[in-house]
Amino acid sequence: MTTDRPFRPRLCFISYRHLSHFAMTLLDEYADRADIEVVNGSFDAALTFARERMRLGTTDAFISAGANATILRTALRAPVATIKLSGFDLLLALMNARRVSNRVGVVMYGAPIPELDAIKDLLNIEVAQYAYRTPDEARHCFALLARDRYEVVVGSSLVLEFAEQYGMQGHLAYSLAAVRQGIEDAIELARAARQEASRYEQLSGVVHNLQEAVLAVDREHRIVALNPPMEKLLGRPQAQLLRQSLETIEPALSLAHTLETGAQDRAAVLRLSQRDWIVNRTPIREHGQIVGAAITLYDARTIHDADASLRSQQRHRQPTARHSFDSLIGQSEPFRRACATAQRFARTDMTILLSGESGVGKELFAQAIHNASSRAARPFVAINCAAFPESLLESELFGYDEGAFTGSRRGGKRGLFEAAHTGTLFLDEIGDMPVSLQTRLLRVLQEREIVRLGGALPIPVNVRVIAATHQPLRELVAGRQFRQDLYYRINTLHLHLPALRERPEDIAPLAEALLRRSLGRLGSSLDAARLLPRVLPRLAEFPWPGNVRELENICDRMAVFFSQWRHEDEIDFTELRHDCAELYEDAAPASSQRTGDRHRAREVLDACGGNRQEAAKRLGISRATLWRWLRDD
Ligand SMILES: Nc1ncnc2c1ncn2[C@@H]1O[C@H](COP(=O)(O)OP(=O)(O)OP(=O)(O)O)[C@@H](O)[C@H]1O
Repeated sequence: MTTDRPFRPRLCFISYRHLSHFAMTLLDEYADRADIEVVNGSFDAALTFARERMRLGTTDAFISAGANATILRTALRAPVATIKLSGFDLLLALMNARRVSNRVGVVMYGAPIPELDAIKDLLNIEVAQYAYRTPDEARHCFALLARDRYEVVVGSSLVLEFAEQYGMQGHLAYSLAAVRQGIEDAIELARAARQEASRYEQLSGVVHNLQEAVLAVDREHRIVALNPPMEKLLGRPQAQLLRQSLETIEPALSLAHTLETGAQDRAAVLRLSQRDWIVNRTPIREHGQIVGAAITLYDARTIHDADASLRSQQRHRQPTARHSFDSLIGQSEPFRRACATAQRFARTDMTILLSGESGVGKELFAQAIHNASSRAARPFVAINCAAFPESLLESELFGYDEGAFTGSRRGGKRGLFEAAHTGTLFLDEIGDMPVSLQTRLLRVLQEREIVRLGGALPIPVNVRVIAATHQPLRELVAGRQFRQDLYYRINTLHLHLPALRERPEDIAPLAEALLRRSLGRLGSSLDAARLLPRVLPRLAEFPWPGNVRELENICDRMAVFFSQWRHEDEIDFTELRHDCAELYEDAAPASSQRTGDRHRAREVLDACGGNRQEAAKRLGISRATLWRWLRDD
């Protein structure tokens, strides 16, 4: 462990002989606490000497009185402790002077002392009071005192020098106690300055090592600090830049507005030296007053990189596409054709429209396309447009800025377009998207940028959209429920997925795979391939309005039914009609399909006690489809 040595202030006492003599008598008393250098000198000589001390860095604080103190204070950026004249000291000096004569001259630096009138009456003496600011003025005071035959003078140590020259007796107005207090003040000032300096050193060390270019100006817009990256950007060494007007050095970085208004300016974009910079401007205040301003420039490429890595970290928390073309089951000709087309589409980066009845596998195809595309390693984000009311869908898709509406989250929220940046956004049930949002979507597809709700800045997004619909979009366009321009935009590559009843050859392989999966989940060792032939005729006859999702649902129920038995041979298949009743009902005539859907939906919903999620599951349709079936009432 290292321990810092206690700070030992280096003080410099500058005055004339008489006061310096006082200081000399105190050196021993302070030997343990400070190094005190005592110097004779005043006015210009004192200042020259002090400047030299500052240049050498050998002094932490100065101590002086009267004129010297004022001069040092104004000219130096160093702590200066002033030895103060107290009323009591003045009284003592006058009492001593009275022993010589009751006509006393008082010569002080600066302004006359008002209390002197009261003191002189108290002591019953005659006082001629003069104030000086320069040695010449002091000399003139003495000329007047000599003319008026004054023999004794009270004043500073300079005054005592003059008194000697004019043959008068001088009495120092400062006491030893005042000098001691001056030294104590200087020790305190040196300590405070040292702390300040070490804080400044730490801070400037930080600024110096920042990658960002930083520059500060004073109230007059002159450069007072900058770090190496800023030096590099401005193409000149620090020495040539300090104290210069920023306006003349680089008007593009001007802080005039910040100094004038005190307003912060964040994330402005600036082109300088053939690069894009993100610029922050901020005022510097001291005790509420603007004393300067600072500008920070971030290289836009760094921000881009950070943005990319942030987005890629967030990607791990996002839903990704699990399915690929290899995991799709089907061997029918229509299915194989659909797969081949989808694989072709995957090689492009264009918007794709997938159409087909509910449950045919549109989302599955969207995932497979994404995974076969160049965006495979990027996010795949899916949203069902029918599942949200309009306002919520809007904020889900485009996100919102903080304060966009009552209750909006602090810091705002990024929407799915941002979440899907560099990847794929799957917009399911696009036909259910409200027309106002269709307009916004079209703009995003054209401009490739989004604006969050309540936000002003456009955010560039690189997203491939795959839209899906079970509705005939062309009819919706004719009925003005879907924007024609958006329809053409998303319909560039169109893939229609055939219903399950149009590809009956797929029923067996799908049913076998789905049944095997369900049995496996239940921990049953029954062989799906051996069970299937007994139910396949029923499956093959069924019209599958809910397509593969409905088949999946029936396979789940069959698996629960079969798993009561340990061996395939023990199973009583006739009982299956209770668990999978729909397979044993007569098919509804095609003409009354919609009415049939509605009735089935109602019945199942009633059977599930109004639980829509459960009803949708039993029917093998999505909740959005259930809602649609019921709505068609
Ligand atoms: N060819 C297939 N192979 C394996 N599983 C499939 C296949 N097609 C569909 N499925 C399964 O059927 C279910 C429904 O598929 P998906 O959600 O992709 O249909 P969809 O057309 O998007 O439905 P909706 O229009 O109701 O949203 C999913 O569980 C999916 O895994």
